[in-house]
Amino acid sequence: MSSPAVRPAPVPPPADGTAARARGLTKAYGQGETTVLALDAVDVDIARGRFTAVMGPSGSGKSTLMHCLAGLDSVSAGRVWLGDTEITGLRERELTRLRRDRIGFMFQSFNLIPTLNALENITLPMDIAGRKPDPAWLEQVIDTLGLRDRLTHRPAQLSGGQQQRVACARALASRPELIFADEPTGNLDSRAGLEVLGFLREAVDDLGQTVVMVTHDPGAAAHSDLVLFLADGRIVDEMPRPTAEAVLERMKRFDVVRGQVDDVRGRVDDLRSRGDDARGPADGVRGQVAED
Ligand SMILES: Nc1ncnc2c1ncn2[C@@H]1O[C@H](COP(=O)(O)OP(=O)(O)OP(=O)(O)O)[C@@H](O)[C@H]1O
Repeated sequence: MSSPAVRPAPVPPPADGTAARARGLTKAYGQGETTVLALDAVDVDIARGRFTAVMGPSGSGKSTLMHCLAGLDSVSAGRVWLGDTEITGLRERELTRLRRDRIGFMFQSFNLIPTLNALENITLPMDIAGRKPDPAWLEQVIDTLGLRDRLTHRPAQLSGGQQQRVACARALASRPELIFADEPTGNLDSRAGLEVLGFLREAVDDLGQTVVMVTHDPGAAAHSDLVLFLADGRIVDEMPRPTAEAVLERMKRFDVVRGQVDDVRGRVDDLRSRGDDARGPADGVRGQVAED
């Protein structure tokens, strides 16, 4: 995504409380020697009325964090709250209702129903829940997303950007407490991606929504109010009022560290394969990396 078109995010007003919170959030996949610690005792507060981006190297735990905060995945240890409701320990049926009533989702693949038109897709979650959308809110969402003249179109009659705008409207329709967006621009060209990011920004600034977005794209993260950086299942840094350049620079540091770790591993393997005592020299190399 090209960074010049990104308008710098305005300085946000004071946050009105916490939309979601986790303490000691730990998630392990597998058992025994094959266990992968995807999240390692994460503490996080998601500010209400703000746009938070989650970044980090591949495999750092971004999707797992989102899934655990949204009650899509169980946790191994720790506690998670949506607003004042603790979701850890809720039964599956209660979680389903909570997700349906209080959370909106956007995914990389827009997940629209091909046989329904745009309006039917937008209201589908509420129809399933047997709830009527607030008409004034729905009109506002449709106009904010510029979908007024596309409501009778089916997904196949819409561009990728328009389909993601429909998915965005669907996520907003029930006026959820929190919207989780997982790589929402991943399938879009840069112009359509910028447009969708602009709408998410407006959803926060003009409609008072709360958005958490997982992304690999520094340009996308620059639309947020705060970037959380994950590495090896931990939040290792955060950046308020990010720019694409600053996020890119921060991400490059992960590559440098990863390169050094790979280098150490390679040298240890090399020493082992030669039958040397790897501990001495390898410890020296590890020390260098730790000091860097
Ligand atoms: N269902 C699963 N079973 C086993 N391991 C998993 C599972 N889901 C995720 N993991 C592992 O947990 C770690 C974190 O994965 P996660 O998908 O959260 O990372 P990510 O930062 O979102 O990665 P990416 O940027 O590549 O999408 C990785 O090591 C991954 O292999």
